[in-house]
Amino acid sequence: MTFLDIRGVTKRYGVTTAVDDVTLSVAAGSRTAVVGPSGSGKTTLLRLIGGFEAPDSGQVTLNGDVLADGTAIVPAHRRSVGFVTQDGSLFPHLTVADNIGFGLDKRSPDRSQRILALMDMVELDPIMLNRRPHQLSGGQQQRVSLARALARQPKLMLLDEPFSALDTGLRENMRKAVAAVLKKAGITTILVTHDQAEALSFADQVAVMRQGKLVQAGPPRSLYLNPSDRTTASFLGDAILLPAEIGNGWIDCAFGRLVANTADRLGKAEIMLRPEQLKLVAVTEKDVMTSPDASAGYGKVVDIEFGGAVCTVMLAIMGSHGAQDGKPAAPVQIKCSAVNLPATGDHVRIEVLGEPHIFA
Ligand SMILES: Nc1ncnc2c1ncn2[C@@H]1O[C@H](COP(=O)(O)OP(=O)(O)OP(=O)(O)O)[C@@H](O)[C@H]1O
Repeated sequence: MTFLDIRGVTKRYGVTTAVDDVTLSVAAGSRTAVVGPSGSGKTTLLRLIGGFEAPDSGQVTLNGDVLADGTAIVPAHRRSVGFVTQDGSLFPHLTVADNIGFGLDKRSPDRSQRILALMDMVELDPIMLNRRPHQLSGGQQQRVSLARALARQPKLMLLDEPFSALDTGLRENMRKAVAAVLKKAGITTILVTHDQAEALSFADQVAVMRQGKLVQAGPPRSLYLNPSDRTTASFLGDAILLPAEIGNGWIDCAFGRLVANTADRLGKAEIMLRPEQLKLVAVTEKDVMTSPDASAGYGKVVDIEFGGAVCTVMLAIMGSHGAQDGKPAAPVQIKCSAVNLPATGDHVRIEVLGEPHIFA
């Protein structure tokens, strides 16, 4: 069921269209990640949802309540929406307890209990109750910020790059912890990030923005494997893009003839494979020359860049597969693990797992 409905929302700043006719539905209790390069309009979209900006046109509806209809908006403090930013935006002169309890009624008899329960929820040790923000680590500050946002019992939580100031290990832990807290509380969440791995692992729905427009939205797996265009493909992870000839049930490309559900696509097209779909099998040069399997793809390793977990192999394609206009296929760069890494000069057979994605 749609909980948050964004319809044709546009926001301009002078000549810049920061958000351009964006339409997006968010299901109740789900997690959406908005990704895109710097300046693509992610934060502006979040601020429009939060009520910190008014759209020039379009509607924002939350749980059936119209929050924005063109420039007429319900102000931020009257929306049941929590907001956590990159720096946490804590009040530096207030203690952890007062930061968390900021939105709670000061006269409420269970105020202290509520603050302790919120600290427990975000796994903050109660000994930090009377500390001030500068006496906390970055991760602890983000937990306080999250607890403060949760204190208002929001229906919707907006997270604007909340993990980006944290170092890699802590960042991953915080992401998991925050996702778990919000899931347990059943709070619909929108996360803005420019980290595609973070988006893919955090969300049920990923929305990709570019130049103010929403270019694609869907479950992480389908966006990763079936991106709408090559820019999105490369943005969401390493992508191998190849020219191909499509036939009925097969695809001819530099990696040989692949069996695939080509539906009604025929003729020339561009295809995409993820590096983990490829397996390089060691063969001899003689194997390549005498192979009875004309559909197999072969390559010769011309360069290796060792990178530990992720190594780069440059392959010269052998045979006529992937030839374009009489020219042999261009060398292909493949990312693979250090296990069974071939050496420069080795010959390999290229095996493809799963199906390639064919761009429309
Ligand atoms: N208050 C403002 N006044 C003028 N222009 C603005 C304002 N806020 C944003 N913009 C412009 O709108 C565009 C979108 O900005 P926005 O901050 O939404 O992008 P973003 O995707 O969140 O970028 P980043 O990842 O760098 O934070 C940019 O061109 C930005 O310069």
